[in-house]
Amino acid sequence: MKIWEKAPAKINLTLDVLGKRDDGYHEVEMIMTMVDLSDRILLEDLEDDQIILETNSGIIPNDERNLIYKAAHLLKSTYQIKKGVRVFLEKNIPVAAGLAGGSSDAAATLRGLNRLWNLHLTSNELMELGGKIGSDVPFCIVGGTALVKGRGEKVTPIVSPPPGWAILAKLPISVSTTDIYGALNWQDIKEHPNTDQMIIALKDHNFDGITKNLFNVLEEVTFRLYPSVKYLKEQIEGFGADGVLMSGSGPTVFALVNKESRLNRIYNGLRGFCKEVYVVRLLR
Ligand SMILES: C[C@@](CO)(OP(=O)(O)O)[C@H](O)COP(=O)(O)OP(=O)(O)OC[C@H]1O[C@@H](n2ccc(N)nc2=O)[C@H](O)[C@@H]1O
Ligand SMILES: Nc1ncnc2c1ncn2[C@@H]1O[C@H](COP(=O)(O)OP(=O)(O)O)[C@@H](O)[C@H]1O
Repeated sequence: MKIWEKAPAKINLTLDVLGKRDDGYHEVEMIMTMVDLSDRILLEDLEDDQIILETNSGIIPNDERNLIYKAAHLLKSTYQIKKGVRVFLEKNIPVAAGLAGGSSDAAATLRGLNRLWNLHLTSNELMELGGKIGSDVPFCIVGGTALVKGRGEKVTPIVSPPPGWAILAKLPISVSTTDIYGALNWQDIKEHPNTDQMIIALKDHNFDGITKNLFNVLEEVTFRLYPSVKYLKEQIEGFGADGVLMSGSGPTVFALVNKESRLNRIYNGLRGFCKEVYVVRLLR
């Protein structure tokens, strides 16, 4: 049997850090939503009891370091599954970009193998397994739009943004999430997002309220280490985007737009100095 699973990218509408935990991770509070820029994962039964991973990406590992491999291996070892799987990953999401591409691949693998192997695991069970692979995986299991807390494991679905687009711009630099959290001193954070206001704006389908409340406390750190990302954000604001924010630990910066007539102007302006630009729909 063959199964295709879609693994969409996420963007952060808010990202707050509330403290540092005893396990070394940070206590976060963030609102994440999915966008229509997706990897595609093909899962096929394999006679031999092994995990074979192939990908069209030349820059990510296809061995046990890949989050897809980790997801399949974790499922097999937790439930003593003696079956094998052949996985093909069509990589479309930029890597190490703050878009959770790897986490979404891992989540899609868990969802897909749950079907392929008839495991009947609930979303909660898949989320619990996902949390062992990475902090963003539990959200990627459910997708949509959610308030995410803890290290990333407490996921509460909320209302999705009204129909619209995100223009994603990624400079040719890779940002390590570990480095950005490592350079953050959470006690020095001067301004925090108003998460409650963002939730109200989402409930009210209030696009202006959403754009006004976009805020990410990691911007300050990433902008300090990579000033070109700050410059990129300023440029996009200058093109007349409604709201602009860095996603996750960066370096991807996105603009939210709800009028089709504005898309071309911002896209064309950006293409002048940023090669990797994507115009994508917000997913519901
Ligand atoms: C910043 C965010 C926002 O969505 O995403 P990205 O920018 O990576 O997409 C997440 O918090 C990242 O999640 P994820 O990329 O899954 O992180 P993990 O692999 O679990 O952790 C990588 C490293 O980041 C740090 N980390 C991660 C999550 C967290 N709540 N606190 C942390 O301090 C830890 O140092 C950890 O070793
Ligand atoms: N399936 C995968 N897709 C992307 N990156 C992966 C994958 N598996 C492992 N990685 C590794 O995870 C790191 C971060 O990947 P990614 O999820 O794209 O970034 P981010 O967390 O910033 O969104 C990269 O260094 C990459 O080599």
